[in-house]
Order: sequence, then C-alpha cells, then structure tokens
Amino acid sequence: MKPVEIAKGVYHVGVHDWNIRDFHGYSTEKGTSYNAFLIVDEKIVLIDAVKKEFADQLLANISQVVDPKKIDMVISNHTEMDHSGGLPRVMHYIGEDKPVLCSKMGKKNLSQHFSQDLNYRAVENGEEISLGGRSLVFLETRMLHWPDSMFTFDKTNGILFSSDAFGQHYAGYEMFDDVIGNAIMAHAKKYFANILLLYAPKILKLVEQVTQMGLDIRMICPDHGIIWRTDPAKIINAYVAWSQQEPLNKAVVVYDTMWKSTRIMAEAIADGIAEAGVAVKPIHIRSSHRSEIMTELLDARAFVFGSPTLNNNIFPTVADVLTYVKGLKPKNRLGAAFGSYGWSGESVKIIQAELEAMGAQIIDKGLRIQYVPDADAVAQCVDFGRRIGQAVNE
Ligand SMILES: Cc1cc2nc3c(=O)[nH]c(=O)nc-3n(C[C@H](O)[C@H](O)[C@H](O)COP(=O)(O)O)c2cc1C
Repeated sequence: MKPVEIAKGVYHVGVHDWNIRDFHGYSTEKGTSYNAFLIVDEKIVLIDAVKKEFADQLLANISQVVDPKKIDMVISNHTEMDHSGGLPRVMHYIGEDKPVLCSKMGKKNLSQHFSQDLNYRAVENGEEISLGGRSLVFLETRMLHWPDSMFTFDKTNGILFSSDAFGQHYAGYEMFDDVIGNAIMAHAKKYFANILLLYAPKILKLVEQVTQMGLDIRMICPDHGIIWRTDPAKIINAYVAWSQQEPLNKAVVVYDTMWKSTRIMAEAIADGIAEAGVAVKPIHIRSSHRSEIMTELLDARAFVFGSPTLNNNIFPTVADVLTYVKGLKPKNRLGAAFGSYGWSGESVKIIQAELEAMGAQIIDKGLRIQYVPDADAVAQCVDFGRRIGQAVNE
C-alpha cells in the first residue's frame, strides 16, 4: 500500500494484513492493518513499527516519502509484537544508536521482547518534545491495554496517535471514518468487546482526564483500521457508552449440544424471551466464533448459557466461552443456565457457578431436562424464557 498523507507532514506508512483470520484467538474476518505513522518535520519521527514479517514493507513505504536513514527517532506506543516486531529490523536499517522513545514500562517490556539492547529512552507522562514545527506530548495509558501502552499527541495539529485504543480489525482502502461510514462501528464494537471491555473503568477515567486537560483532539490515528478524521468524538462517545455497561433489553442464549436436545431447549427458551418483548438471539457455539459471541454479549442484559452434561461436566466449548467471557469482566448482567442430561446432570450448576464468578445475578434456579425434551419439556423451556424476559424487563 502506498503511503497516504493523512495531515500535513503526517503519513500513514503502515501495512495491510489482508489474509489474517485468527489474531491471538480473535476472528479477524476482514483482516487487519498494522498502522504506522511518519511525521516529517525538522525532525523525522516514526510512530510504531508493524509486525515482524511486514518490516521490509514498512521500510519500502517510508522510502516513498523519505530515506528511512533520515529518521531521527522512533516512538513505540505499545510493545505488543504487531507494533514492535518490526522494530529490530527498522533500527538495524536506520541506525541502532537512534533513540526509541517509549513509556517506562515500554522500556522494560521492549527489552524483555528483544534480546538486542536498543537506545530506549523512557518518557515521562505529560512530557513534551518539539520536532521543530510541532510539539508532541506523551500520555501514559497504563493497562490500556498493556502496562506499556501510551498515547502520543501532536498538540500543534490535534492528532492523537492512540495505539490500540479506538482501533478496529479491518483491512481496506477506505482509510477514514467519512469514507467508510457507519459500517466501521460494528468492527470497532467487536474490537472493544474483545480487547478493551475489562479495562472499562480505566477508559472512563482516561476520558475524564483528557476532557479536564482540554486536549483539542481533531483526528485519532489508532494502530489498527481506519483513522477518525471527521468525527473523532463519535468513537470517544461510543467508548464511553460501551464502558458504562448499561446493557439493552436484550438476552443472548449461548449453547452447545451433542444430540440436539440442548438446542431444542435453547430455541424454546429464546421463544419465551421474545414473547416477553426482549430482543434475543440463540447462538450455537460451534457455529460462531467466541469473539463474535462476546460482541453480542457486550450490550446484552441477560447471559443465558446452556450445555449438555458430559462426563459429569459441561461441554468443553461452553467452558471455553465462559472462561473467555469471564476474563473480559462484564458488569451489570443477569445470568441463567439450562441443559439436557442423562443421569447425573451437573451442567446447570457448573454454568451457574461460572456466571456467578463473573458477577452475574442468577435469575432462576436453572432448567434441566432429562434426555430429549418432549412437548411438556418444551413448554417448560418457553416458560423459563418468559421468566428471563420478565427479569430483563424489570
Ligand atoms: C459421552 C457422553 C457422556 C455423557 N456423560 C453424562 C454424564 O456424566 N452425566 C449425565 O447426566 N449425562 C451424561 N451424558 C448424557 C447426555 O447429557 C444426554 O444424552 C443429553 O441428552 C445430551 O444432550 P444434547 O443432545 O444437548 O447433547 C453423556 C452423554 C455422552 C454422549
């Protein structure tokens, strides 16, 4: 991809990873991009350094703007290897003595990622540097989403280089919010649900802090996906709303099944929930990726999980999703469990314990049906769904 001048003297020199479909367990059905930005001022600065296998492509992109050897310094906003893997190659090419500016934790983490000692320079939170025509300010954003994460803000032009925050896994030539339109919000939502939800309280604090500082943010350049140049407030407001976790009148019924009995239950429960006027979707785990399930759960009030009993336990895929969701620390949720069983029927209790461990309020004692549900059992499921729907409405 050719470099694009996104603002005067600021070039997107990043790369597209069109074919990636699994990004550390997240389904990237539209690929992704590793964005990197070159600022050409009296001093020349590269912000972030793409994934290792794309380092030469990054250097080739930079060469279309300036000789990479003219770069004076590199800023590493985040140590994760999709943004730093290319750093050793870039530094080798441009000169290993050149400074790599990063947070304090960035210095520690980068040296734990790469055996070679580069010229790391830890910047202070709020530290300002001048490139000649513009000033850059560094903002520590610890645990958003790694201990090393920081933002770099071009104070003069109102451009926030926000690392992974406000990103989306999306590869495309529509590089800006005004070009792609609202279609990008689904990708931003999925990204938030799967990468940032657990840091929601920190996000709310950060937005408050940034508002108090009165930063005039005119453009947001994340390290993945499109650039918010027309309406940066749109993604900031979406982050605030998602972080507040005030779920909709919505339930998601997530289940797996061996012989379809738990599916019959799931669909009848969804019927009952819908009868109560609550938006609902049954999701079969093996027909859907866990990161898509998490996206559906982001704004759902009720998490309804179902599993057959297998070897006195829950089905492994249900355990997978429950573990994943629990790690993302959803708040303000109702929970309910169901499942078909043969003789011992432990699954409902196990699911309830997991839902409780994630802080969900259990609505009902749960519903177990022995073997294949008959008409009476289906009616019980619909009734169970109605009770869930009522609890959501309350
Ligand atoms: C390999 C296997 C192990 C099972 N282990 C248990 C068990 O430990 N306890 C139990 O109550 N039922 C057990 N069952 C019975 C299932 O829970 C029962 O057939 C249930 O109806 C399956 O629901 P499903 O159609 O949604 O998969 C087992 C079934 C299979 C195939």
